Amino acid sequence: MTPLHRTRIKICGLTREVDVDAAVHTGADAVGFVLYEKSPRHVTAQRAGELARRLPPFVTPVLLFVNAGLDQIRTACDAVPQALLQFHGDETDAECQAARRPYLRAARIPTGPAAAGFDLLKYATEHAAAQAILLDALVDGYGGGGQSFDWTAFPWSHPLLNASSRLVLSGGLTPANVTDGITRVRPWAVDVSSGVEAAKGIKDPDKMLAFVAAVRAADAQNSRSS
Ligand SMILES: O=C(O)c1ccccc1NCC(=O)[C@H](O)[C@H](O)COP(=O)(O)O
Repeated sequence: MTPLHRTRIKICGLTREVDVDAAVHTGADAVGFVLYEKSPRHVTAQRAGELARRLPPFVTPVLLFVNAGLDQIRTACDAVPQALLQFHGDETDAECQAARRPYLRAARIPTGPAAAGFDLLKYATEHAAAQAILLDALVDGYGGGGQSFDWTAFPWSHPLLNASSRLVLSGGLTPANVTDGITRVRPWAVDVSSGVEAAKGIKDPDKMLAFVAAVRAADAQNSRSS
């Protein structure tokens, strides 16, 4: 029997208790808190701590940084001791490793035909210390832009990309397109923010439910066809 791959789900940009509870209820594996002050979804380290304390076991809080200093990162890690980190700015590999925590490294891929010019294999090699590469679209404001990159631009079956469960697909995912994204890319996990929102930083429980259902549908469909 072919085992069913369960694509993990991260819902990012939470700012409210009610949204954290709804994300957990719908089956999210991870929830993201944006500690980037210029983001409309920004939360302080203290607020991230309050929200993360609501999480049950086996749901991972992710702390997202853009070009933050080590002191800021350490303060946030103290507030959310069980966190996985996500570096979404221009951080060097050494800066990502300095906090000595497991982390996701965002690759910001140009939209449209320019995606083909992004050397993803090189990027994955350079960031081998990251637990996973989070594939996002290059947008103004670093992330959370609700835009997708061209999913056909990369050789997803290349061993460097698919061998070690190291890809998180994000950027403009919605309940309507996530099944197609998973089927093309076969990532370990997907990450969504704008596509399940009512407004920036305000999640819509029905959209979260529909997103999770679409991920499960993709997994069922792909296990039948593999
Ligand atoms: O959410 C933000 O405002 C944000 C700001 C700066 C860097 C990253 C940010 N968010 C990252 C994410 O929410 C996701 O990891 C990813 O970008 C997907 O977002 P979306 O396209 O909105 O689903």
